[in-house]
Amino acid sequence: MNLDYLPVRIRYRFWAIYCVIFKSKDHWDVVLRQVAKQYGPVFTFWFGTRPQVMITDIDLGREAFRKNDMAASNMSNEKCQDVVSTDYGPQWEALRRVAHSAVHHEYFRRERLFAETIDIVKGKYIKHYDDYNESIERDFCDALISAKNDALRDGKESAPYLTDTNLSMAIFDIFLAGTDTTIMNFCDALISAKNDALRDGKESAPYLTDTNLSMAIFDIFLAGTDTSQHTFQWIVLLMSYYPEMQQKLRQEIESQIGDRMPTHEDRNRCHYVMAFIAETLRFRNVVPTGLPHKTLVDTKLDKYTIPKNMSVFVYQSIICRNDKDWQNSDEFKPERFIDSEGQFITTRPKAFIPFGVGRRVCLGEKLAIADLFLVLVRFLQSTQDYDIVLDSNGGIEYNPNTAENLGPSEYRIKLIKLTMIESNK
Ligand code: HEM
Repeated sequence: MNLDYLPVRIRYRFWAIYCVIFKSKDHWDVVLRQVAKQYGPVFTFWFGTRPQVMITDIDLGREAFRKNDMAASNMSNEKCQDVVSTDYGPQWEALRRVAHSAVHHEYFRRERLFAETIDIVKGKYIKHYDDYNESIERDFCDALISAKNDALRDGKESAPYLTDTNLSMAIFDIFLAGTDTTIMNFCDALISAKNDALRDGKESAPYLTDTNLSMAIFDIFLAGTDTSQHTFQWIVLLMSYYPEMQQKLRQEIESQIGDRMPTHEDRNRCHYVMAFIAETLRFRNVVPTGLPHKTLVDTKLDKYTIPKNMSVFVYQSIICRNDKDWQNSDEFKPERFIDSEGQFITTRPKAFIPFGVGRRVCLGEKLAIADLFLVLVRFLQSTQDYDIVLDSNGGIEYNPNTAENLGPSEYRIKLIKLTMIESNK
């Protein structure tokens, strides 16, 4: 392997971390997997001038972040004051609690918000698509570009979000363009949590300053939008890449939900949809290394001693995709999350950690899964007369040409009306 490396700043778009990548034609995740094979389950990796400990084994990861969770529960950037970056302690606890309550509050609004969002997409794009494509199938991107041009012409705030890369982007971009109300709701929930804490003289009250609360809002969007958006890009790519799975998704939705709006409850009856989402999170993890934690004290891990103040990563994508913990780990197989009764396995396998491990585990997990479910179901319902077909040959790998994008390489899909497929047979 070429060890001639180059310090660059990898921008997880918002989550800026400093990193070193090898000069390699492969994505850095592929390179780090090779490094892990060579150096074993715990190794030190230099990001620029800073040593970082990488853990690539689930038992050691759990030992580090669960058993020693107090020791490894700091985040490594001590300069910021938000939930994600605040060191472990009473301020983090207070912020995490109010952010969690805002996210929980948002969860109950989601069904309507997403149903409406997808219906806007349906109304605008599918209608447009039908109007202009009576005889031949056309690229869905045409509809997208035309909608983008409308938005640009009318000077709409949403215009910058209407990128023309693919449909999945569009769905989430429209969601983003509609976030004013979501931000207001989060703000309201946070302010009322602060007022409650002040009124009740809670210990957390002094930490709930306006600056800290606005940082918490920032976190909820920073940590919650790119991650969900990229995961949805993978979902659309994978169901286009595996048409037989798309059919299974459609059949289940038709038999269990039909045309009505999906609800959170429906997750209990759509076992294949849930398995498909879980397998996407396992197979193409959008936060491959997890976030950097920092040891508060010298910490013993297996035969290693990790010194105080060392950055520690649990390398999620290696743990979610290795042949020790998963059968044929490189195969995309939603069935691995379905039991012999055909039910979605709700007890998660120990190496399924797309949302992290331990005390600092993702606080938006429940919301993220709920969102992915609602958007996927409504999207498939909205396109029930079509087949979603891949219109590019990029494969299903991480985009090797960019360090920052943990989504797939750019791809194109098109919607083909089922009647056309039938008549072409
Ligand atoms: C598919 C979607 C998502 C994925 C894969 C994901 C993944 C992660 C991961 C791996 C972490 C780091 C855990 C650790 O340090 O061990 C994290 C932290 C976090 N996530 Fe998520 N996340 C997603 C969606 C969301 C959403 C929707 C929200 C909020 C609405 C959110 C808010 C947060 C916050 C605030 C943290 C920091 C928690 C703390 O430090 O206490 N995430 N997420």
